[in-house]
Amino acid sequence: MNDNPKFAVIGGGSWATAIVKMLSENLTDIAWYMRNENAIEEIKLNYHNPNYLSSVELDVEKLSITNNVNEAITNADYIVFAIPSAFLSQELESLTESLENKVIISAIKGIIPETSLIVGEHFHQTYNVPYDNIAVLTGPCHAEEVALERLSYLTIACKNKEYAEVIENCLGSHYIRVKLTDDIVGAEYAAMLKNIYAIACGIAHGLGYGDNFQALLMSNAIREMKKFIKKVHKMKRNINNSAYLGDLLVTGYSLFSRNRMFGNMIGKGYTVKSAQMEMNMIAEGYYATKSAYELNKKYGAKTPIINAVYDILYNGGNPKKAFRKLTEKLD
Ligand SMILES: NC(=O)c1ccc[n+]([C@@H]2O[C@H](COP(=O)([O-])OP(=O)(O)OC[C@H]3O[C@@H](n4cnc5c(N)ncnc54)[C@H](O)[C@@H]3O)[C@@H](O)[C@H]2O)c1
Ligand SMILES: O=P(O)(O)OC[C@H](O)CO
Repeated sequence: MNDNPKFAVIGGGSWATAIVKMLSENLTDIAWYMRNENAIEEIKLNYHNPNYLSSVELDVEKLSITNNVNEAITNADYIVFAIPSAFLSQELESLTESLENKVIISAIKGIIPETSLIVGEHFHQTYNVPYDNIAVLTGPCHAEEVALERLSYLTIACKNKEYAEVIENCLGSHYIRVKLTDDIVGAEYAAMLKNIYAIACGIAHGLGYGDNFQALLMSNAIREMKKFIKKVHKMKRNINNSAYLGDLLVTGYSLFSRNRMFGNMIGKGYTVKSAQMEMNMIAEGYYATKSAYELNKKYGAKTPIINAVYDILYNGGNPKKAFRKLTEKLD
């Protein structure tokens, strides 16, 4: 499996397109599933994804693009999933190929809304994938900066070192460095939670809070994240590593961040529906907020930021009032 690894990428959005670009630096034969037939035709003709990261020139010779998920998966040893979590179950309804002997790489930074499971758990429970065959692709990395070949560090979380190294070698390049960890659970929870905190940063910005408050919010967010993850899966981890703090910072501060953008609109007075309609992209944190809030009823971590965002997005809470209340709880 590891001499000439066969990769498939599932998804047609920005992150899937960026991952295909990264893999194309090292591999000559990559299967790529996306549901949109017009986009497939366009890529084959013009070498660009018309809808996402359209500036990237794709090495079409190396790609087998299909809108049949089984066809993409059948010969692959390593399958990278880069579909927003809210659509994963629906997108895999037509899946008949077994995933049991494949290495599943979740590039999804979210939680399955129907079950509140992180993606690795979902593949384990629903498709019988052993935990040893599950990897998480995370780290502070926006698709848009991959497109620009700006130096970025990814983290691969995987229990199996051999698989992790294969993935590292296939993704690494002059602009991508890859770090390894075995914290598959913590890495996934961090990736999901930071999106909620980025929405909070966006709301704060939209409401007119400045850089001083934003820094305070981030400082509270990383401590809140630490408490939450510790309740869910206690192990020795350094929360300041790039897969946790780094990812939180890029999503909270970057103008490329979908979640921050979404929060900013909410702070400015958009309704959830109108903010979602305004964006051509998905803000994962919207779904994560509900799941994290519900999950935390069981874990009981102190999460004032998640609670405030939940109140605004799901209870129709007034952002101004919710943030005024939140400011009393931060330090
Ligand atoms: N974009 C990034 O920089 C980045 C980086 C790291 C991780 N991720 C993660 O990758 C995953 C994919 O995000 P993205 O940024 O590529 O998304 P995106 O917003 O760029 O693209 C949206 C994707 O969702 C699909 N989609 C939209 N509506 C759908 C529907 N009703 N049914 C099925 N599919 C639908 C689109 O086809 C497209 O593939 C997310 O979990 C995200 O957190 C993204
Ligand atoms: O940073 P955002 O809000 O675009 O989220 C997308 C990814 O999760 C980035 O890590």
